[in-house]
Formats: sequence, structure tokens, C-alpha cells
Amino acid sequence: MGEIIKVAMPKGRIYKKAAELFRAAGLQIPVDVDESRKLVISLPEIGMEFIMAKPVDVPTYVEYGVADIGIVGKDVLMEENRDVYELLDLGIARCRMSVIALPDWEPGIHQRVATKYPNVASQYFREQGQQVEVIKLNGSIELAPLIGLADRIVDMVETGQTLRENGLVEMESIFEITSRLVANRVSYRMKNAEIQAVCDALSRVIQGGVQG
Ligand SMILES: Nc1ncnc2c1ncn2[C@@H]1O[C@H](COP(=O)(O)OP(=O)(O)OP(=O)(O)O)[C@@H](O)[C@H]1O
Ligand SMILES: O=P(O)(O)OC[C@H]1O[C@H](OP(=O)(O)OP(=O)(O)O)[C@H](O)[C@@H]1O
Repeated sequence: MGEIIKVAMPKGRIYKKAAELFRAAGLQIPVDVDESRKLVISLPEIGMEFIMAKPVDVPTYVEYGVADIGIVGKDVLMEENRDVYELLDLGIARCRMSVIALPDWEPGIHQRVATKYPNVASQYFREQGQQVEVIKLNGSIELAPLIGLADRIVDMVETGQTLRENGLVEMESIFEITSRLVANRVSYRMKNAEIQAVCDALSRVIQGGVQG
């Protein structure tokens, strides 16, 4: 048996889809892991240890090497800008990063944009040559234009339901988001056979079309 791989697994909406993908790839995660509140889960039967992380922290654990690999949304990778190796597009948790506003939005003199992704938003508006004040929020971003905190927001859109129910419109899409498999650069060399085996197994499932 090879070395144990430490995996930073995002809690929340990505976990279920990632676990489904792992199982389809023959990595049998026991079902009780899905409901567990345990944060470090040893899975010797598949040669792994899961570190149950807040999604935004996954690239940090992987960059510092306390996790060898991790699963994380492209949105978080773009925002956090950590030094990790992006190995595979898993095709799960698909959505897009967009600029959103009220339907009657018009560019004003002092424009404010609320978002959970201040780096992504700042870079986008800089590239567009638009001067805006970016305000960081941590959730329920759609509230900002409704209650007058900001003119526009930068946030994720999946089905569009949140926008519809709040009378907002998507003005432009900035980039597509899916979850990615990432690796620590040193781990990728030191545990190459083990990491590559996981990557290949997941890759075969993805090519076979088991996505969500
Ligand atoms: N509506 C959505 N549809 C599809 N994928 C999404 C959607 N919202 C978020 N995601 C993806 O799932 C990832 C994690 O989102 P999730 O809502 O589970 O975490 P979070 O809001 O960052 O964490 P927490 O709820 O712990 O604060 C995001 O980084 C993104 O890649
Ligand atoms: O297009 P939809 O299918 O409606 O999905 C988009 C919504 O999903 C995410 O929010 P999340 O559920 O993570 O809640 P949050 O407000 O706490 O970020 C995102 O921030 C949008 O609000």
C-alpha cells in the first residue's frame, strides 16, 4: 500500500457531489462520513484522510501542505490566489460568476459593488476601466442592491432563482465555475503515484459522464 493522502474536503454543497464522484471512481467512502460532524476522518481502506474544511479555506490547507490534495470551486481559486496545482476539472457544482443589478440600474458617479469576492470583482472592474468601490459581504449578497448598500453585486448564479425572486437581473457573466481537484506542489512530487491514481480514477468517471 502507498502513502496516505490527506484530502481537504469542502463541507457544504460540494461535499455530496464530490463524495458521489469518489464513490463512482471506486473510492468507497462509508455513508456515515456524509452525516458526521468529525473534522478529521481517517479512511485507511481507501488510503485517505479527509479534512472537512470550510470551502474557502481549502486552497490554504493545500498550499501549506497540511492537505496533499483538495476539492474547491474555481470561484475560490480565483479569489484566494493560492499557490496550488490545479489537476482536474471535476465538472461538479457548476455555476457562473456574474455582475448583477436592479433592472433600472444606470452608471452613477460613485458606484458601489458588493460581493463575497473582492479580488475577483476589483480585477474585473479594473480590466473594464470602471472605477468602483468594492464592499465585501459574507453572504446574502443579493440584499445589497435591494436595501441600497450597493448599485451592483458580483455573485454566483446557478438556476437564477435567487435573482428572479429578488427582482434582480444578470448583466454580464464573468467566468464559468466548476469544482477542481488541486494538489500541493511538493505532495504532487512526493506522493505522485497515489495522487495520480486518484486523479486518473476521477478523470475516467468524469469522461464517462457522471457529473452534476
Ligand atoms: N448556487 C450554486 N450552485 C452551484 N455551485 C455553487 C452555488 N453556490 C456555490 N457554489 C459552489 O460551491 C462552493 C461552496 O459553496 P457553499 O455555499 O457550500 O459554501 P460557502 O457559502 O462558501 O460556505 P459556508 O456556507 O460554510 O459559508 C462555492 O465556492 C462554489 O464553487
Ligand atoms: O442561481 P441560484 O440557483 O439561485 O443560486 C445562486 C445563489 O447560490 C449562492 O448562495 P448560497 O446558497 O451559497 O447562499 P449565500 O447567500 O449564503 O452565499 C449564490 O451566492 C447565490 O445567492
